[in-house]
Amino acid sequence: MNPRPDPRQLATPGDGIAKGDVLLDVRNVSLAFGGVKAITDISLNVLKGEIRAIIGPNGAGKTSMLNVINGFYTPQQGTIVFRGKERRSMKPHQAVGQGIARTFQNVALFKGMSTLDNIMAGRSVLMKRNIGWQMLWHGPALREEIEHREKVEEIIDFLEIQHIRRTPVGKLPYGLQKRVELGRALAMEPTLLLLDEPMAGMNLEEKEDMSRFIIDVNQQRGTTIALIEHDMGVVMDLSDRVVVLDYGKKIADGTPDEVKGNQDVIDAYLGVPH
Ligand SMILES: Nc1ncnc2c1ncn2[C@@H]1O[C@H](COP(=O)(O)OP(=O)(O)OP(=O)(O)O)[C@@H](O)[C@H]1O
Repeated sequence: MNPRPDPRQLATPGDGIAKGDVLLDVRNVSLAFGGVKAITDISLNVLKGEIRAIIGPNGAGKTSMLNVINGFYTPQQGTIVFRGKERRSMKPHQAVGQGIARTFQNVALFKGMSTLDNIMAGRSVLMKRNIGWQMLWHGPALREEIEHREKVEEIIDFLEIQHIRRTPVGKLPYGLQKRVELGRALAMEPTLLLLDEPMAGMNLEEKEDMSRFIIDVNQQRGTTIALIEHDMGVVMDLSDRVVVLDYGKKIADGTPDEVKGNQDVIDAYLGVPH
């Protein structure tokens, strides 16, 4: 029998964009809800292969930005260029089809379903054959099912969650639920993975574990990551570059060290009026 491939050696499928080139380009995006300006004329990019953080005080527009990137919201102005294709509006399932997956601020899993089934559910967006095919259990559908199952098993190994594969996720501690949610996003084999507060509500040990998995996903699977996170220690340790939003505007963009020393950023976090 062939040994199972080492999941740590697996890479995200190639997309023709070289490491370090612009993968995602957000151009002059503005988004308002009625009179509330959530995002005002923000441009930022994410380079292939990097870990990019989006930070800022509460209400700065971070989650709105992720929602624009993955198609939940259509901005009133500006465009998004992903893998060289420009668009203003796109449905979330189309974003997944193009290689953008995300996790949510509050875990959004099927609580009564097992870890395995939740991750399979993430995989299902990539399944080509329809239910009729699956029921007929014809060769192509069977082969596809087996391939998907293998990918899911690799992810379960990768995230070290073998021991909870059959456990309904609602019964898991919060830190593990977050890890399963990461697994479900990975099952979509994203080129760009968006993580909305991956450490929220975690204790120190859980944060350390999650940080390690984020780095492993980036380095060993080659996945580009954009994340929102409030824990500054984590952000500064993990990220290659950080963009800072405040009241819907971009106030800084650079390496963790550059951003840390930026007076506008310090003022925003201290709540200095402007
Ligand atoms: N669906 C919505 N309807 C109306 N206003 C919204 C909606 N989503 C966001 N907003 C408003 O847009 C602004 C930016 O919100 P957003 O959630 O993007 O900020 P955030 O930086 O992610 O905040 P937090 O760190 O608290 O999650 C806020 O004033 C918020 O109240």
